[in-house]
Amino acid sequence: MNIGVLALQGAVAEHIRMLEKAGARAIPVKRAEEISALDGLVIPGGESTTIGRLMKRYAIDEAVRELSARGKPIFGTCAGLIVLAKRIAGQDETYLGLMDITVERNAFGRQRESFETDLPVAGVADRFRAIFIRAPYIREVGEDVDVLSKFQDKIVAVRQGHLLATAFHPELTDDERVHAYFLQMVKESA
Ligand SMILES: NC(=O)CC[C@H](N)C(=O)O
Repeated sequence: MNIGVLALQGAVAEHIRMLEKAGARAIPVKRAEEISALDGLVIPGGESTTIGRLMKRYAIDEAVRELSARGKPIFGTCAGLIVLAKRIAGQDETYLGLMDITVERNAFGRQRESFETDLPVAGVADRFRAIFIRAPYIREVGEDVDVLSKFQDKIVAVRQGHLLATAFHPELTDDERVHAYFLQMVKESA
């Protein structure tokens, strides 16, 4: 399996470490030409405006849309989730526009910039340590989107077919189960 982690900005090394812990080899990818050979792609957390604009500047957005159109799994965390979304509340600019979700950025307010909590994640774990850092949440999902986890009443993990996204950062824990779930999606799509 050829797994790539988009390495424009953000928590790249952490995802590579977790994918390796879950039994796969993963490589950082920076250029549009590297995308089409992948069986799966992770888009890390960081700053969505930075990642999204760099993707457009280097035509990586088109390459990722083609990868998605071939059914290859893509997993976005935090800023990666925002980059995947079709709709971003309060702004007209979107990036990949692949997932039928509406996201709200920096949605937990200033008092709760960063926090951790244990959450059930459907198909993944009864309890998963969820680390939120200036995190978005998902306000609305289309009918093809499965909600995998909620924190209080807010949706924080979703799957739409071959697309997976979490508002929290599984790559910052020692628990590889979300990454193992993603690798299973990659195996099933092969
Ligand atoms: N940890 C993160 O990825 C934060 C996301 C960031 N707040 C954004 O809107 O892009």
